[in-house]
This record gives sequence, C-alpha cells and structure tokens, in this order.
Amino acid sequence: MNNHKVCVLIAAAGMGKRMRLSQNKQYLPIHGKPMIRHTIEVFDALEAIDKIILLIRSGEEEMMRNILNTMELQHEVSIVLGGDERQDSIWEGLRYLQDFDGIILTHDGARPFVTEREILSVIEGARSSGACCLMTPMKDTVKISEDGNWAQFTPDRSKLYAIQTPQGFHKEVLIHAYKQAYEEGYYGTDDCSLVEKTGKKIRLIRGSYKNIKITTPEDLIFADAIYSDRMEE
Ligand SMILES: Nc1ccn([C@@H]2O[C@H](COP(=O)(O)OP(=O)(O)OP(=O)(O)O)[C@@H](O)[C@H]2O)c(=O)n1
Ligand SMILES: C[C@](O)(CO)[C@H](O)COP(=O)(O)O
Repeated sequence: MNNHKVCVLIAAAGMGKRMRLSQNKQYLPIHGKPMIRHTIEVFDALEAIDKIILLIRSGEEEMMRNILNTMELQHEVSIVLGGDERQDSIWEGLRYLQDFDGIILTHDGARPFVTEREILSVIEGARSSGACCLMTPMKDTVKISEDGNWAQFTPDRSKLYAIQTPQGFHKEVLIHAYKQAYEEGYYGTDDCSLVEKTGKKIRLIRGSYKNIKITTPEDLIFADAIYSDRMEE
C-alpha cells in the first residue's frame, strides 16, 4: 500500500446551525482568512496528498471558487456537491472517486488547526491498519442520560476518547462500510463508526487538543487563541 495514492475528502457542506449564523460557518474569518481556506492550505502543502476534493453546499460554488482563486494552490482542488448529512456528503465524494484507488482521508472543513504531522500519521495508520482516526483522551467526566435531565450512569473515563478528523481508510474498507450503512439505514456522526459496524477494528492515533472543530460561537475564541499560539511557535 506504500505507493498507493492519497485523496482527502474535505466535508464543508454543512449549515453550521449550532453557530447560530445566517451563513455557513466554513466562510467565517479566522485571522482574516476564511476557515475553509486554513483547512485547505494544510492539505495543499503536503506532497503526500495526491487529490483534494471539497464537498460543498449547493449555491456556494461561486463563494468557494472565489476563495480557491485567491490561493496559490499546489494541487488541483475538485468541487463536488455534498448531501443532507455529513455522511451523505462523504458518500457523494466517494461516488465521485469511482476511478480512484488508494487511501482516502476524510476531514471536516471546520477543523482548520490540523497539522501536517497529524495528517501524515493518519496516512501511515491507514496504510498499515486499513482504518484509523485521531483521538484525544477525554478530559471531562461523561454521563449517560436518556433525557438530558437525569443521569443514568458514568462510563469509565479511562476508556473514553474524543474522536477527531482526519480519519483514514483503504478505499475498499470505506466503500464497503458506506454500502452496508445505507443498506441498514444507519447514520453515524463519523466515518469510523460505519467501519466499526462491519467488524473491522479502527486504529486510534493520539492527536492534539488543538485540533478543535469549530461548532459553537465560543469556539471562535479558542480558534483565535490557537492561531496566535501557532504563530509564536
Ligand atoms: N450535510 C453536511 C453536514 C456537515 N458537513 C460538514 O461536516 C463537518 C462536521 O460537521 P458539523 O460540525 O456538525 O458541521 P455542520 O453540520 O455545518 O454544523 P451543525 O451541525 O451545527 O449544523 C463540517 O465541516 C460540515 O461542513 C457536510 O459536509 N455536509
Ligand atoms: C467527524 C467528527 O469530527 C468526529 O468528531 C464529528 O463527529 C463530526 O461533527 P458532528 O458535529 O458530529 O456532525
């Protein structure tokens, strides 16, 4: 698998409802540049990446093309329309990649602070294990509740990991998992959960607490701090 090509599917076709804005959060500025541009730049800088596919919302083609036109890209970036849920968007990317064979990375456009080192570790994990993702050990105590009002129980924190993207797969592993998920009507919040359901084990790779997903408004405060910290490194 060492010589196999690597393609990244960047999911940017969400609404960003939890940001409570009238626009898709992908275009919000972080230190003067749209969030999605930061994300694309990290992957574009890597020689280990062969293809970049951007999953976007219908109606946002011009906005995305304008951003790409202002960048000095090393890679050709293809734009593909996403679907209703994140899973549907990734599936559209997989359908677009029918002739591609190799390693597929999936990444959230809303995780602009991923590093080159983390991406390379996921490519290596995908090559050696077939399926992997970045994680960080849980820092908080987690409770299970059916209704959000009353706690049922507290899982053992030493066995809990917060899962991030990129997630990396041999293409056939991911395609098999997606087909099975759609047959079973299963929707997951990440790609690894679909692969787990096929019985395949997922390799967990230690990531960084800085690889946050911009999800709610206060994440922009953390984003500014992480960006400033990076500039000082
Ligand atoms: N139909 C969708 C839904 C989500 N995503 C992408 O998946 C990533 C992770 O999803 P999330 O943070 O939940 O983003 P949104 O769906 O945009 O946010 P919300 O759930 O608050 O609406 C984001 O980069 C988002 O653009 C996507 O490509 N297609
Ligand atoms: C894939 C993911 O980033 C893993 O943490 C996340 O689950 C996607 O975002 P969502 O908020 O769950 O849609």
